[in-house]
Amino acid sequence: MGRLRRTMLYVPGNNAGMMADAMIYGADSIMFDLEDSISLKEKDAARHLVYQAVKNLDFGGVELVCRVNGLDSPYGENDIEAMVAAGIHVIRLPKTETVEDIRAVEQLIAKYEVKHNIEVGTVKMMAAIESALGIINAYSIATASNRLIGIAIGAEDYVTNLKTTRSASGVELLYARSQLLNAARAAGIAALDTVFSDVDDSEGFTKEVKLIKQLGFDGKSVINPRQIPIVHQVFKPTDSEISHAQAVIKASDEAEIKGLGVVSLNGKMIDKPIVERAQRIIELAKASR
Ligand SMILES: CC(=O)SCCNC(=O)CCNC(=O)[C@H](O)C(C)(C)COP(=O)(O)OP(=O)(O)OC[C@H]1O[C@@H](n2cnc3c(N)ncnc32)[C@H](O)[C@@H]1OP(=O)(O)O
Ligand SMILES: O=C([O-])CC(=O)C(=O)O
Ligand SMILES: [Mg+2]
Repeated sequence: MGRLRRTMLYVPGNNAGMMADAMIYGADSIMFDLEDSISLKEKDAARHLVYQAVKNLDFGGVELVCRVNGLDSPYGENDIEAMVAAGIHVIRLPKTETVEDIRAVEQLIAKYEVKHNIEVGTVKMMAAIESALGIINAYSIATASNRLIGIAIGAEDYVTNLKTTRSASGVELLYARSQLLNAARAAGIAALDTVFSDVDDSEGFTKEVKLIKQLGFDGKSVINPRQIPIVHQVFKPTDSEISHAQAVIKASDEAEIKGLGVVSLNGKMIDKPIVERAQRIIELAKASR
């Protein structure tokens, strides 16, 4: 099982205090934002601040991501150079719509890896998909570069593009979430869900986390430290799921010794995909201790 990415904490790139403390909340990844949480006046100052933080602060090995500005803005290329030079782990491109968007960023990352004496291929990428066109192109985006570790949905921009709003049930996002998840799985990379903006509505947030876990997502972007333990709790396998998974693996090991492909456990059939799911539960339980 790869790295856990249950929670990716957005931290506005102009807030030195939040950046310095970001690690203490236990998110799986920290995502410094240079895009939509930063006003145009502050773009250059925020880039400098995030550069200093990534280069000089100790984040204890947590995955560090930076959401850069798009290449259709005057900031995107400078953001990419600064982040590559600082040693960021992952560059997240917002509002990705086509394969060409990914290729253009990838070329710049490679150019600046060479310039700053970093082995080409070191810096990974993520693509956020936030429009109808991006969702249609989800699979070609997900397979556009070997650097991609995942794709994410950005629902605030997406519902605006659809000319609707977000509802409690999330019905307006079902198509996009399913399409994005399927594209990520087909490409063999992570699928990350979007932010939930009402940080005081823990009940609504919990409901949304359960929904996206059931759809198959690996995790979700969060905007506030209070959201982190809720996601981790929902993703943590329960004691009964763990003991059932252990029983499945034991029954399957015994069947293997006897040369049987299919066995039954408490009247239910156990075969390969069921054993695979049980192994994933055990790995997730170990990883989320
Ligand atoms: C549509 C989009 O593009 S979303 C992505 C861009 N948006 C963002 O990055 C927003 C990130 N989140 C935030 O700025 C804030 O959480 C807000 C504005 C939503 C709420 O702020 P507050 O009401 O101050 O939050 P709250 O009272 O819960 O803060 C508690 C503590 O957590 C800290 N904190 C809050 N959010 C964050 C964060 N995202 N990262 C790190 N620390 C944070 C606060 O500084 C505060 O610390 P303190 O106790 O040491 O003073
Ligand atoms: O990445 C996210 O979930 C936040 C975002 O930009 C959006 O919703 O438009
Ligand atoms: Mg957005």
